[in-house]
Formats: sequence, structure tokens, C-alpha cells
Amino acid sequence: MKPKVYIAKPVSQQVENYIAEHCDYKIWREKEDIPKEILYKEIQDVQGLMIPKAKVNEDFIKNAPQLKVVSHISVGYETLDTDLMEQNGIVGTHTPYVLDDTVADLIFGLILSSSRRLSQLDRYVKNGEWNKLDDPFFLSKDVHHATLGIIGMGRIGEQVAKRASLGFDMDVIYYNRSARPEAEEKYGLEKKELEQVLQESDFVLTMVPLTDETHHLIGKEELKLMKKDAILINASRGKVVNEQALIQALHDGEIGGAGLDVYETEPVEATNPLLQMENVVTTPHIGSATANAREAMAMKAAENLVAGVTGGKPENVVKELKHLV
Ligand SMILES: NC(=O)C1=CN([C@@H]2O[C@H](COP(=O)(O)OP(=O)(O)OC[C@H]3O[C@@H](n4cnc5c(N)ncnc54)[C@H](OP(=O)(O)O)[C@@H]3O)[C@@H](O)[C@H]2O)C=CC1
Ligand SMILES: O=CC(=O)O
Repeated sequence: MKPKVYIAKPVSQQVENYIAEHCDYKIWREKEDIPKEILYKEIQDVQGLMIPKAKVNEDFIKNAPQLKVVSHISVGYETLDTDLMEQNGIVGTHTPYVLDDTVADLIFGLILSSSRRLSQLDRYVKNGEWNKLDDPFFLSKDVHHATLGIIGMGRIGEQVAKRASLGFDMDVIYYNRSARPEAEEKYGLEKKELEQVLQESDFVLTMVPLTDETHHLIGKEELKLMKKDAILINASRGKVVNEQALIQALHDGEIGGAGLDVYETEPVEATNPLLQMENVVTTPHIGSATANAREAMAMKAAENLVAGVTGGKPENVVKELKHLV
């Protein structure tokens, strides 16, 4: 008998066929996120669940007595209580590597559009406001040969460093708990203390996972250390940056601007002051959103799911994480 699994998101025919070969499955085919009540009903008798993001806590586990695998279709997994899952014999998996280049491209988009004011320029040209371009606001910051500080030199951080160093002749410095000698060698990177990275960078990118340690890693004091014209880019998780402190720092001119793909509350609230700021570029948590990357993530998640429910070893088991459910 094939193991039973639930797929909590529409997937391509190719991914569905692969799952069908190995499992009995049901699938949520609606565009909207699956409501919790339906999810909890569907996981009552399955061994595997594939889902973009699950909040796995006591409540979830009570509803899934046969569950062996939660296969996340994402890299970040701060919503998985990994201790609790281990106690209940549930393996968590995620989808690293296959989206690194795609997310790095988006980050470069944020770096370029926040420094060169691309969204305002587009708006002005389309509105016939060419004359606004005399405003000194538009004498913007060079990206090439500037210093990029990357906080979290992991898979994605390294791809950003590659683009910055080889493509834009940037000096790249980074802060990480462990050193990355190979990446240092390949891209001429230098590891520094967090304070130094903040003080010396023209662009600061936060690319750490969200954990107890990285929650509000960037707050009032850290923002104060940054150059007055520096731009903060956050494409990791909103809660890595203290958003109130960021709003204040932008308001007070402590830093020059921000490029944000992630927010403390998502979807970002319409009343969030960040949305009113001319020196803030926003995208809707869309780092991995190309057709290729999303398909690769879904296939990777399907492979992890199938391996986990058929007695194999999934390739991408999540590490124990000091989680924040
Ligand atoms: N916007 C989007 O659409 C996307 C966002 N993400 C987010 O990006 C995050 C990073 O992804 P990825 O690069 O694949 O992850 P990695 O695990 O490869 O990299 C994370 C890096 O952060 C470092 N790090 C972890 N904790 C700390 C700490 N307390 N202080 C300093 N450095 C730390 C790690 O090194 P060390 O442990 O040695 O310190 C590691 O180098 C994901 O967790 C996810 O939240 C991912 C994909 C898409
Ligand atoms: O935010 C996206 C992810 O894959 O993590």
C-alpha cells in the first residue's frame, strides 16, 4: 500500500505525477492559502504533508497522529518547532540551494532600485514629470565600487557576494558566526565584527535565518552605527530587523534608505509608515518567485516528502533551530 500524503498547495502536473507514482495523495487546489480547519482535518490520517509554510506546534501535532514528514516548500523554517517534532518522530525538510540565484537576483534588484531610485523614476516618467529629475534627490548613490556588508554569509549571501564582487567591483565584508574561507578566497571577502560591518558598509544586507539569536538583530543601536547615507536591505525575515527602530532611523535621517522584501507583519499593513517613505523600496516577499525557481522548489519538496514517507533519507532535513513559533 502506498503511503498517504497531503499536498497543501497547487503544484505542476510534473510534480503531481511524481508524487502520484509513490503516494496516495490529496491536494489543495485553490489559490488562497489553505484554512487551518481544513488543513487540520486533512492531516488526520496522512504520513506526509507538503506545504509552503506550516506552524507546527502542539495543536498541529494533536491533529496529525500518523505524520512522519513535514516537507516545507521554502528555505526558512522558523515556524517549525523542531524539538517538538523530534519528540514526536516527525522529520522536517526544506528547499535550500535551488532558489539561491533567484533570491540573489531579487536582492540585487533591491540594491539597484533603492540606490538609483528606479521606482520613483519610472513613476515620474510615466506621469510626464520629467522636470522632477532636477531634484538633488535623484543624484543617487553608486553601487559599483561601494562596500556591501552581508550579515549572514550562507547560501544566498554567497550568491549576492559573487554578484557584488565579480559584477559590480564592490568590496564585500561580512558577519557570520563561522568563517567562510572558500568564499573569501573566491570573491575577496573579509569577515568582520557586526559593528564594523555596520559602520563601514554603504549597503547592509541581512540574510540570516530568523532564530532567537537573530530576532531584532538590527535595532536602534545597530542602525545608529550605519553611515547616514547607507541603505539597509532585508530579504531574510522581517523580524530580523526591529521595524519600529527602522522607521524611526529612516524618519530621523540616521540611514539613507531601505530595500525590503520582508516585514514584521505579512502581508504588510497598509498603514505601515514604511509604505509612505520615498527612500524605501518594497517588494511583497517575493525573493524566490520565478517560474523556474518555484518549480524547482516544489520538485525538491516532493522528493523530500517521498523519501521521508517511503523509508528513504530526505536530502534536506532541517537542522535543529532555536525556533520562534
Ligand atoms: N525573501 C525570500 O523570498 C527568501 C528569504 N529567505 C530567508 O533567507 C534566510 C537565509 O537563507 P540561506 O542563505 O539559504 O540560509 P543559510 O543557512 O545558508 O545562511 C544563513 C547564514 O546566517 C548565518 N547565521 C545564522 N545565525 C546567525 C547569527 N546568530 N549571527 C550571525 N550569523 C548567523 C549562518 O552562518 P553561521 O551559522 O556560521 O553563523 C549562515 O551563514 C532563510 O533562513 C530565509 O529566512 C530564503 C529564501 C527566500
Ligand atoms: O522566504 C522564503 C523562503 O524560502 O524561506
